[in-house]
Amino acid sequence: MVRRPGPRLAEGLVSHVERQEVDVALAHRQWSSYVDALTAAGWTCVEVAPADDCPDAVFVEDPVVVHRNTAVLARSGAASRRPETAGVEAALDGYDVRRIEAPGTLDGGDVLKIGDTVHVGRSGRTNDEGIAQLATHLPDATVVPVPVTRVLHLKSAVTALPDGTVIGYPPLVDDPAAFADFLAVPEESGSHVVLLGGDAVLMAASAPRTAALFESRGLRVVTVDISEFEKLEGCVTCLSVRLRGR
Ligand SMILES: CN(C)C(=N)NCCC[C@H](N)C(=O)O
Repeated sequence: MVRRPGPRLAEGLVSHVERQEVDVALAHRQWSSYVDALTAAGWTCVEVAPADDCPDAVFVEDPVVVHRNTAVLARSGAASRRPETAGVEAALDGYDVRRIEAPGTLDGGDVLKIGDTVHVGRSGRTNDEGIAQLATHLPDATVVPVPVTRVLHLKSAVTALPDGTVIGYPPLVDDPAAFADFLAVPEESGSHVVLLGGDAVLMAASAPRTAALFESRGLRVVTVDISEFEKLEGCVTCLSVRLRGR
């Protein structure tokens, strides 16, 4: 699932970085290249309705968490992001749709699934009540809360390789010991991969030393330039959500 950037993209939230000017036309081209990379890897991209009043709507990972047959509509800790769930819900045909309710807050960017273990960042966007509600909605999963204080979301700090190894840039990871297998990467944006299937991963072009590290471990690395989204604290994971085939 993807959502194209809207005209107000440059007004997107920033909380842990200095605001930089965003080139919206370039962002549109980068987004198209990102979608092309997913398509070239064999994925079908389902585009949800744009949400042009929501500057951050392109970060479609945040309004929903999908696990097996359940889709949990999130309730962001950032009020400006809450209207984003509407268009996303329309694309969840066939899922058992649940909701995080007030006072719970949760962003999908705080949810890292590795098999049936679901690590959830306790962050500025996700609170204990949101984590507890998520655990209720996913009874088959083991939900593990993880502290996140140095970056926006858990998946700003860590993601996982196809073999389940958790990767992260140590200065930004609160507790590397929270993960059974942790691999330090040399660049902040090297912490983020989208699993394309098999040994292939999609990552940002801004982390060439990490790409070389992954290749030395036998992974096939596909890179995309997402500089305009990185200025808004976005990364490769934020721009899509993996749905099951229908
Ligand atoms: C894993 N990450 C980082 C995400 N899933 N989302 C990024 C959202 C960025 C947006 N400007 C915001 O501040 O909400």
